[in-house]
Amino acid sequence: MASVPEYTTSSNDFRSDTFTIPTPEIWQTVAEASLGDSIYEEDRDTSLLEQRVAQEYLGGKLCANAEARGLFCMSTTMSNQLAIRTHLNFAPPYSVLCDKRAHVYVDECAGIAVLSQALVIPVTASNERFLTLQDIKDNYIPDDGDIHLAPTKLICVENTLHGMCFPYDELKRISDWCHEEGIKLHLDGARLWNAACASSDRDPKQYMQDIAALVDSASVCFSKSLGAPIGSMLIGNPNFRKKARHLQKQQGGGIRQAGFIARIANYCLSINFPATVTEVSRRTIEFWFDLHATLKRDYGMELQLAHPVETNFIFVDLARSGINLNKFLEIGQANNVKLFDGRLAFHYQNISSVSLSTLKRTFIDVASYYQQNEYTPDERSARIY
Ligand SMILES: Cc1ncc(COP(=O)(O)O)c(C=O)c1O
Ligand SMILES: C[C@@H](O)[C@H](N)C(=O)O
Repeated sequence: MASVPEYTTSSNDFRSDTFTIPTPEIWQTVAEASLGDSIYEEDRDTSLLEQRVAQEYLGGKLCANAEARGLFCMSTTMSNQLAIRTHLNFAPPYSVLCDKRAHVYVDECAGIAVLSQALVIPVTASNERFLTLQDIKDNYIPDDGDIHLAPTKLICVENTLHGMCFPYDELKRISDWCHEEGIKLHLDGARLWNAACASSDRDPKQYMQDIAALVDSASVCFSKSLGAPIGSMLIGNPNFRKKARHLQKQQGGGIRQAGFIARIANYCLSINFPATVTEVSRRTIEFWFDLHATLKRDYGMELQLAHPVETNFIFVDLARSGINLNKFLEIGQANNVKLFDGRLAFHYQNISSVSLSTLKRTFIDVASYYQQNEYTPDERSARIY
């Protein structure tokens, strides 16, 4: 794993894995970047990255043995919304079903409703971890000719979702059912890299290829755990890519000399996957168990989780842990630790021993505070996690 020098603005930032900053080595890669206009598909680095991700990482195949092709996008919000619009390239009414915590539903500015004019069916995962086929069957809208309804034509799954991996076997069941029902399946794989590295008993690339073979399209992101400043890849079959590229241009998402962005993304992919991504998850899990044990043993505070810790996120349920959000943020600030709330995001620039000990210090200060003070509930509601 690359040595992680201290960074001034990201080494203490646990708000998200999107807060990494470009390193000097990243900037050095730009010098050799190609300079073609990628709107005319003339940029070498962009085309190479599109081919590399589709072929080397996703195995060149999507479900039903469809050829996988890549379309380089500015963000995963864009690649997700392009996928949804491309799949729904016929007249509404129709609906899109997803987990109620999904990024496409919670964090993409109602794009599904606004850009695709679709009804969204946000579903609560009955196991609180991932949507099961039964959850989907219990909530989707069948295309049975009833003129009151908006039939479900697309299902969006997310892997990882809040750091939790989507089990392959369940996704296989969902995929098989979708294709029997004539429903498309999109994967928001912004952190598919993390899911691929979550288990030591499988090859990460093979895992990604196996997942890709279950879906009709996928987004994978370079600006999360891979540490690139910009970029996402939308994967679909050739006709899908052609339509998505048309819609991308319409949305102003066509990129002229994209070579330097693509080259940086390619560089980050090469140096951070799989070893760095794997190590970040290992240190995240190790940190959680040490923190939980320390607070319980030395301060009588038993932290509660909102979700299991499987990759690079720890979701502390502050309320159930008896921690007021504002007090938590106040003590974090006093330790110069950047936090949003109980969600702790780990990345390759905040997992040094210095960074982790500062975060642990923050929690120890919180536990010490509550040895002297009563817990007071928060006024504002917590974010949907
Ligand atoms: C699961 C997931 N999908 C998509 C996105 C959107 O990515 P971007 O910030 O590049 O639009 C994010 C956020 O970073 C995310 O966490
Ligand atoms: C907020 C959201 O867009 C971002 N993907 C994050 O996880 O921080």
